[in-house]
Amino acid sequence: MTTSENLVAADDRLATAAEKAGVLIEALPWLQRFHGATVVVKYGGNAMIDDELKQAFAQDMVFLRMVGLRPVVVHGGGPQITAMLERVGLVGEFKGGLRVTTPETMDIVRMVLVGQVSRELVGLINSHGPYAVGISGEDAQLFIAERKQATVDGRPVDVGLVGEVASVNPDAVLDIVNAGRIPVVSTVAPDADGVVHNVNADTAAGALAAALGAEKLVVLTDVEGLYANWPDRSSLVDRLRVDRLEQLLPTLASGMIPKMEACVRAVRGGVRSAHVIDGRIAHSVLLEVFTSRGIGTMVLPEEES
Ligand SMILES: Nc1ncnc2c1ncn2[C@@H]1O[C@H](COP(=O)(O)OP(=O)(O)O)[C@@H](O)[C@H]1O
Ligand SMILES: CC(=O)N[C@@H](CCC(=O)OP(=O)(O)O)C(=O)O
Repeated sequence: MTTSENLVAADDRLATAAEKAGVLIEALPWLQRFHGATVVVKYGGNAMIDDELKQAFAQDMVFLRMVGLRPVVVHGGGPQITAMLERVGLVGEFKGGLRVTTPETMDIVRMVLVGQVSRELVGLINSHGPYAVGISGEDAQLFIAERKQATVDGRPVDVGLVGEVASVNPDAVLDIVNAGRIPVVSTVAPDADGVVHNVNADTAAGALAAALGAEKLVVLTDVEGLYANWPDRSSLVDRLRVDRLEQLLPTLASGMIPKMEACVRAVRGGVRSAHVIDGRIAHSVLLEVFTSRGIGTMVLPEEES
């Protein structure tokens, strides 16, 4: 290498170092602000299909933990449940964003969420150290479910063993978090009579975030965020207040209904912000938490008058 080539290479290294330092330093105010904060992250089935994305998600959870936040993961698994139902010759049907759940379907839901999806996520996180502990709504009375109906065209429709979260006892989750570990929550839950119900993972995440007094609820999905005028891609909502979101709820369709209801429940329950973000982007959680612009749709409390 000539002297001038050496100088150019050194300049390139300096520029790269400055860029990296810039990225790290942009995170400083957020690291300060969120130190010790609980962040509930809902990892959805549709953002969970790609192996690289799954690994990036596991890294993000460990990263949050290592920089002093308290991440709590609530996982979905809709597509994985549908795939297993097909394998055993059953059909998956949704009404108003909720799975029609017969007792037979319920067995598959429980098996896939607790025995397959949770195990995989726990394993991915634990490839970085002894952090993740799987827990379901059946453990230590974490959730008590209450039978829920779906809403289709403004009317209530029976969808079988589907549960709303009637109550949350977050003690077992807190035990795990206080031990420095990362709870990975599966959303099956008994009702008051012990009958296990299928709880939508968004619904459970919203209820848990409120019960934990979380700083943030972050919901990963397979679109950029909430579109005010779905499917018009130019109508992505950057941020909105919870009262405005409540007005929009009756106009929403399919999977966005439980997601946005969860954001309402969390924010109305005291969570400072709820976010729906694009889980198809690797490390989307880090981008949301540690960058100034954030990503996706942010739901904020009502403006104080
Ligand atoms: N207003 C809307 N904004 C964005 N997505 C919407 C809207 N209405 C319906 N959707 C649908 O909701 C889907 C996300 O919900 P869902 O499939 O249940 O996701 P996940 O598996 O991530 O929980 C999107 O892929 C989109 O098809
Ligand atoms: C009642 C209901 O719809 N339960 C969901 C539970 C899993 C889930 O919520 O998964 P995603 O987050 O991947 O959609 C289901 O059976 O698919």
